[in-house]
Amino acid sequence: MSLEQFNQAPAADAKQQIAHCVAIADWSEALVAARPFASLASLLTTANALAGEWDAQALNQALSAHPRIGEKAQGTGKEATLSRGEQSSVNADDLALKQALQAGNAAYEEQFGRVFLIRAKGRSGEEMLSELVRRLANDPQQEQQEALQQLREITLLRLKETFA
Ligand SMILES: NC(=O)NC1=NC(=O)NC1=O
Repeated sequence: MSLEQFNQAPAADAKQQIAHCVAIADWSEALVAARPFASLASLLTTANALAGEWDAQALNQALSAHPRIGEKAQGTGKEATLSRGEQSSVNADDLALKQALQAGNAAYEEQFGRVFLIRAKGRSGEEMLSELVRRLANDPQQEQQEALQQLREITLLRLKETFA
């Protein structure tokens, strides 16, 4: 979709066009309400600023649309398709890595009470596993900030792709 189409579309259609970026309706609504955008750069700047307001509640809301790292997203929806693509670097044939990620995810969920979230695009399975291990040493506050930063990165990457 072009920026022009996004600027001109009825609000409901514009919202629908960016819903796959993150499962936080307030964010999509606020971004649509901020139209028209003079450039893609200004759209991304506003999107990032709005994402900077996210808190624990927003994080938990968004996690419903993000399968665990190492688990192939099920379903045919746009989010599932995007997740599979983002996580394609995880070598599904590497059983040891798969098992290590499963154990790491379980430990993370036990410790922080939510799914481990990381911007998977551009990262190998091994890099994500080492990030998971590193972040297990975070205190809850630190980890919430890291998880929110990863959610912003995933969201902005998806938004950029929408207008690419
Ligand atoms: N638990 C996750 O981190 N999931 C994901 N990270 C991504 O970049 N895409 C996902 O689905």
